[in-house]
Amino acid sequence: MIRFDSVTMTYPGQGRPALDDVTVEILRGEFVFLVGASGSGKSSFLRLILKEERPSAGQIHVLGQDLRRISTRKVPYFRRNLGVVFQDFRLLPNKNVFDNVAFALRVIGKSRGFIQTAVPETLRLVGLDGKGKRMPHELSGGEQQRVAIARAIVNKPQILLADEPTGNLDPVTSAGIMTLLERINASGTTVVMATHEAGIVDQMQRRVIELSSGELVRDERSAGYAITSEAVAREVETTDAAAAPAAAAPAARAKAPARAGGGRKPAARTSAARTKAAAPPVAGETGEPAAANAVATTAPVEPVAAPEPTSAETTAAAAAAAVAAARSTTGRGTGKSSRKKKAAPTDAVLHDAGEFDTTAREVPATGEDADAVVAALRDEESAPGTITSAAPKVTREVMRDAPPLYIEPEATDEVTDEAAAITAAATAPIERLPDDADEEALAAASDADAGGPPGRPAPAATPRKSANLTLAERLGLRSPAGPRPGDDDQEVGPVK
Ligand SMILES: Nc1ncnc2c1ncn2[C@@H]1O[C@H](COP(=O)(O)OP(=O)(O)OP(=O)(O)O)[C@@H](O)[C@H]1O
Repeated sequence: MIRFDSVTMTYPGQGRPALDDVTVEILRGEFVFLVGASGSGKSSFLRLILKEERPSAGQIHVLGQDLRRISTRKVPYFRRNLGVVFQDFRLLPNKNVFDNVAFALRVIGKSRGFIQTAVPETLRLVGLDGKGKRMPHELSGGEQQRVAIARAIVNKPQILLADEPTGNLDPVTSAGIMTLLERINASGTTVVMATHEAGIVDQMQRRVIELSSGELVRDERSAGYAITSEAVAREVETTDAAAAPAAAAPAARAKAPARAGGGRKPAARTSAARTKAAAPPVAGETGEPAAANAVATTAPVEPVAAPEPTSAETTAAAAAAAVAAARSTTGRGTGKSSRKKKAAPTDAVLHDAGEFDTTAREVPATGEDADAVVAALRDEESAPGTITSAAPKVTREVMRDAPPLYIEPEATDEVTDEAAAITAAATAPIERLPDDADEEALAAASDADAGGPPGRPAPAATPRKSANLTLAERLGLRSPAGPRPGDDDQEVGPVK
């Protein structure tokens, strides 16, 4: 579904790559948390999937397509398979809730009838039934994010990318958003979410991909947030306390000499075996095609198998408690600077250190037990590693009772004149951008490398200026030809 093969990406004018030789595969239906310190490359990873940036080296496949082969002109069509949610919501302030969601459909030419059905269904799904006429400034932050999520999913994307979607929200509201994302994932949409929220990641126990200075240093199924370098540092401290001071030094200090010596960071080295064990093999490593790997290794996220909880509210309450606990125990709010204070070791690290407790305590499941969750997580701080139970999942009952996530298009999905005009304006042919030529030449060169007919040699990659994309472009609704009149006015952050 999403595959990075040895991807390195350096922004123009930057000496250090934002992503450094990243190889990873994300399978259909997975829910993946992307974690790492500020500047570790999470947003860059998402931007590469969206083809907002392109790699300096390596290959990216999304939905079976080699992104190098998608010309700039066709990017909007490619992006229609991807929903995107941002930390700052990016709603259109002068349009009501209904129109904000309908925007994503109108601009691609959906009929009025389709929109009249699809938008209310989606608003119901995200918990905004009856709020279609509200303006964004009349909504809470959480409600605004729900509108943004509705806009992202109303066009039935196969992949939902979320860049810190709870970053501006309080814990309870964040938990509600996570419940919603979990439901969306349970319906089959692959979700990739960059986050700093340790509480959420620890609570949900999904696949975690961790980046550190652009390198992939951890890839674990059913994992928590713990920053690997810190977990490793703690492991070293607990298992080798009497060793040389350098061994117990924080990983941040240990990094420098390791890198200076040309090796990988200690964290990366320690996590390598874990990554191999936990992550699905990548096609290039096994010599088998990706699809075969997907069949053989998909251990998809179990969308609706729930051990104990009985309602979506349960998930929300428990996750809220987890977020609150994480924030309170680390003494932080939503700010990023102190997030690394929570340094619960990963299960793998604990296992390696002989501390893994297989008789894990169960996290309480009912909403009333939220305090107990907080208490349990506080215990976790003093007795790390003893909580390993899976996060409450959305149950079959919840899914059964929930309104349908997606609705089928009308049999006659006519394009009205109005919609056609919007579409024409949004996707009209644009001037050929210089880098189109680069992309095609690179693809031709790749053919030649693969033993195909000899192609033109690829020109030296010229640094490309990062574009300021408009909202419509980022949503995949317009060609990235630069802002059009009025677009800039529509790109806003939270209105509260
Ligand atoms: N447009 C840009 N031009 C130049 N450098 C950039 C650009 N965007 C990001 N970078 C750099 O690339 C690196 C990775 O940034 P990125 O935004 O991907 O990190 P992140 O993990 O998402 O950080 P955060 O959690 O703070 O959002 C950082 O060193 C950052 O300074």
